[in-house]
Amino acid sequence: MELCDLSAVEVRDLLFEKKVSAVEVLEACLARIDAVDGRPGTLDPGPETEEDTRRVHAFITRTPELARAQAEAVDKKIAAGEDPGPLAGIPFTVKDIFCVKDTPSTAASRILANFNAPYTATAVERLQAADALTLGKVNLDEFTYGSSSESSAFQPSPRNPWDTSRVPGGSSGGSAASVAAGEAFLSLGTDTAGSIRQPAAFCGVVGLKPTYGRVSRYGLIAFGSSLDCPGPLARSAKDAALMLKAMAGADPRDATAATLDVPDYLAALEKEVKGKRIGLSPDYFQITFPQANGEYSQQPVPEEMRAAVLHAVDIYRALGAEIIEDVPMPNTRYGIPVYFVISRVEAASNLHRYDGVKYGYRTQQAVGELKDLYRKSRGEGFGLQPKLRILMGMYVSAAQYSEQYYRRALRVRTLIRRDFEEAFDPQGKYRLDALLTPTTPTSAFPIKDVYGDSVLMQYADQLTVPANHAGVPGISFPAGFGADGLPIGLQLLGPDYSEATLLQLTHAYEQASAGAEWRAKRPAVLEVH
Ligand SMILES: NC(=O)C[C@H](N)C(=O)O
Repeated sequence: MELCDLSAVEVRDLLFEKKVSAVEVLEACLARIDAVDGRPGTLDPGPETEEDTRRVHAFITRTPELARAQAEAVDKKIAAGEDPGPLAGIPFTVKDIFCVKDTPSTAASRILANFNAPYTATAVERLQAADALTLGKVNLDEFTYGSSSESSAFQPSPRNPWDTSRVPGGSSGGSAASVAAGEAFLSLGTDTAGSIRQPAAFCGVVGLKPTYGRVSRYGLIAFGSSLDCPGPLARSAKDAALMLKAMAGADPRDATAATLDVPDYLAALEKEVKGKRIGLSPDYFQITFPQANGEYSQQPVPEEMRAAVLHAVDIYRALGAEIIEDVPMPNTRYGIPVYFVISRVEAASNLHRYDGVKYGYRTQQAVGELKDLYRKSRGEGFGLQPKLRILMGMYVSAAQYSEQYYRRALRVRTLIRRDFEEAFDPQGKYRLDALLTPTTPTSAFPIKDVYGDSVLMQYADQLTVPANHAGVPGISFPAGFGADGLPIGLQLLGPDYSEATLLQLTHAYEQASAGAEWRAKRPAVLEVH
């Protein structure tokens, strides 16, 4: 096994025992990137080559010099007998929706292609302060609008390391792919409807969407400000725990960042599962697919996913958990329709700031009045997804329609939150510690298969989006492979600030399944190169 295939915790321990240096760890990741990643995404990629189709393409911008300087500083600290930070020497990637000082911060959009951020996002700053090594910025759907990473203005878009003819999911596709392929140990992603959990499921890694406000959004390029949650992608619950601990907590620069103490997530992993109440809901075993004729079909989740959930139930039962069946979550099915309205209104509002004046793309065409500059800059700078989302957001919040759409969606959002409150109420009928569900309605789909159908694409988030509406935390973790050879992800959802429990339950599942045959599988991209 190569250094870059170990867990972050293992590498950290080796480093503390002086068995490896931070520079060696970094070199292992850089060599892996060289071997599997292929060319980074760019605005004008030219035609796709055969070689492109076999590579991961996780990155937009690589920052090896920055990472090397950070690694050398860590090695110096250790040599001098100083205490290095909790993430010392661990290389990580950053979804290119976070600002990093003096580094292109593009949101995978032409409109920000030339934007070098003047400051660093709090989450990134804290990871760096913990002595993690910044490998660079990874690709995503434009402004995070999508579930496959294909809508990036920077092509080639990322591919799934388990099968490069498949998407890695999205919008944190580059994050999930870079972690799955061993290019990085950790990645910082964001989740507005499932954008951490869905790509984690598609790429066979752990992805945690924390409680809204647990991690500061300062320096995150905004999409849906009431929904966006930065969070970790990692190869195990332990690594995710380590990363979350380093970046969670109050931030005077983000008024919505919670002031609650950050627990020791690592210590919580070893707690007993005995007595935990884990729920199953029929509403998470039913999925909706939009049809070409505008109708919607309801069907059960694929048998393999149901079987994976039931297998996890056996594991938890054997560990002494109580399984509570038939927990009603009746408003789950409205998650996507409500999201279509709320997220578009927030997106349209947040996108107003891109005007071609202050920063970002400015049209080169001759312009008359100021409005003309706005129109042309925005028309040329935004791709299809931002344009669609602006149009819809403006429509459903317009004075004559907002009662019918926007305000109504807000009321249904409250009902979705209420489903969770009832399920988790410690004095209530169900008293759940967590709800166990599949993460996604399907496994990773072939490249170009869903892209172009924005409605179908959005439905990839149907099992993950309710947690964003409710603000509650959710984790996705790998639970084997389907007949198509692709990873299957399971999801645990919990009450506000229950990240420690979700990580603990994921860790328990990992321990119990450590000997399973599927755990030894390696992404196909590593076998080829
Ligand atoms: N950031 C997200 O969760 C994005 C979501 N997949 C969407 O298409 O809007």
